Amino acid sequence: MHQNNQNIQDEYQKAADWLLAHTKHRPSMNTFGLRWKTPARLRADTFVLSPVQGHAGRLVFGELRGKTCVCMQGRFHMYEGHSLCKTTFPVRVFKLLGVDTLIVTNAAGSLDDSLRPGDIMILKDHINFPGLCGLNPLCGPNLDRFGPRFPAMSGCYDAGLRRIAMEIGKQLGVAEVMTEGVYAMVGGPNFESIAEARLLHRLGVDAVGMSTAPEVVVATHCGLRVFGLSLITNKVVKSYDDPEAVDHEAVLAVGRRRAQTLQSLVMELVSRLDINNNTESAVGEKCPSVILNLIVKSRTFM
Ligand SMILES: O=P(O)(O)O[C@H]1O[C@H](CO)[C@@H](O)[C@H]1O
Ligand code: HPA
Repeated sequence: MHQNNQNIQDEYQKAADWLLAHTKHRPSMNTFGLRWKTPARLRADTFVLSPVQGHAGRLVFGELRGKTCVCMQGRFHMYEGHSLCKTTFPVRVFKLLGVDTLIVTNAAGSLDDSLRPGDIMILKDHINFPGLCGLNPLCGPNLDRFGPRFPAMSGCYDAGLRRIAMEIGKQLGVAEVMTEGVYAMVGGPNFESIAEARLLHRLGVDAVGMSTAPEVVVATHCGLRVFGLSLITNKVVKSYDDPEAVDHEAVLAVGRRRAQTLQSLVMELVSRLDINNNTESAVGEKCPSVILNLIVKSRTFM
């Protein structure tokens, strides 16, 4: 095996072992308004260091509606200068912890005029622009332990979970602000020029952001079931006559406004997940029942 391959596999394993060792004794707490039973908050500085304003950069273990979850508040972005290996590092660690399902959320700008700020777009598919250009976390020697060299990406957003989410939306009375669509990842950190926005729109993109695709690619590669949603935080300007310009503060403000709805939606989805509790983790220890990974941002769930 390639030496670097062995090194990186050791890093995933070390992180997973460390986390398992540190989640056994959990102080009682309640975080981001979600109801956690016997949770422990871990300041996992070793790999949750996202300095983006509005991201808490925390990893939280706890029980959510009877399912044990590990929740990542914040993420690494490529535009921060992180390698794609680092951006997606937590996903493989969670896999080693015994995680079965990845719920990934993001903030995104809408290209489709019917999507307004505050709307929720369930990801049906994505266009991974950096990936199409060779900036793909799976580049390099394949780690066979996790998955195949050439993984399929069709169907990477689980159809069953998408259907359940739409049903939950109806129950919560928010169906009219929910839709399915195609997310595109661009490199960022600048927002799109008008010509770029028009290009994305023509290509069939409904919403655009600067994250998510690498995590989803790695999760799909290692066999995780994936559910994704975008909170539409702004319209992407497509007209030279439109004086509006997006800014990060506005993005955060919409996140705060929709926090409660997203929280209810995710919690209900978690409660309906059919996961085999008490799965054995890949490191041979009993996981605290099932671990579900939510990649969420504090700005959304605070
Ligand atoms: O994709 P997330 O991390 O939700 O954040 C989105 O919001 C930030 C821009 O305001 C960018 O990081 C973009 O990707
Ligand atoms: O308009 C946007 N473009 C790219 N990323 C984003 N993240 C939130 N809004 C946007």
